[in-house]
Amino acid sequence: MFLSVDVGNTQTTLGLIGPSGDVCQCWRAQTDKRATSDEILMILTNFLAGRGYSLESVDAVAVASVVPSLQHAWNACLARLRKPHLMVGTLKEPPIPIRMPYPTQVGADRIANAMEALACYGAPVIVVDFGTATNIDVVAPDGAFVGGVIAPGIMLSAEALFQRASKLSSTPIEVPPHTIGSTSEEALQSGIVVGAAAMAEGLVARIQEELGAPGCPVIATGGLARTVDAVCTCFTQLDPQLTLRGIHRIWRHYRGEQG
Ligand SMILES: CC(C)(CO)[C@@H](O)C(=O)NCCC(=O)O
Ligand SMILES: [K+]
Repeated sequence: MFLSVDVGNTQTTLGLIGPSGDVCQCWRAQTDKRATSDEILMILTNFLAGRGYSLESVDAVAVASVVPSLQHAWNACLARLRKPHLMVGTLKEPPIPIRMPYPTQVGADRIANAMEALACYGAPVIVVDFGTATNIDVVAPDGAFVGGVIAPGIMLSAEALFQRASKLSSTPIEVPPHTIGSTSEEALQSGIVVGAAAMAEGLVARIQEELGAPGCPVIATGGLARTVDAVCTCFTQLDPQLTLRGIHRIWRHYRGEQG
């Protein structure tokens, strides 16, 4: 079994991937930006044990982290596991061509998204990832990752609004019955969920125009993709495991050179 780890700013997702390349088990943990390697190791051990696996069943591990403060703890944890491993964010050579002025700025999760989307759906392709940020990752017709969009995430912007507007309180992130909300809660759900869908539709249309690829595939991923997909017209595919599979694919890409 292979273990893919996506260390996001809010949550860390872990996926156990079998020989077929499919994610067969998936866990979510809060990302603790001050976690130690002992704590990370304990979480790994407990998660696996909870579903009848153990560290012995893991042959290799790859980690894509967008949280620099955890780089050291994860490196220490990987060293203690004594298994073949890879840190996606510290690669010298990117696994796909990156046509941007500062390729080392790009988040490891975005590289994994672009890599996996290209492999599964071909070029050009657009990924919309609803996480802490809502980011859009664009692969051009020639297969190069050319950039995209980074916007405030759904939860993040909703929480900021609840905090600053005294009369508004937290509401479940669900699709409202109408776009014209008739209660405060429905109006908020419209702004948050339908708003995210409309933003995705508008940005994707502009990106497709810039790419000269009006009908290209558009993949939705990330924790809130399913909710937005219910009211969004621009996605051709919902693929919640895209990032975890991409991390595995990057591993396979480098395996030859690693020996
Ligand atoms: C955009 C996020 C926060 C999405 O997780 C992450 O990929 C990140 O911190 N990226 C660095 C900036 C960039 O990708 O251009
Ligand atoms: K995540």
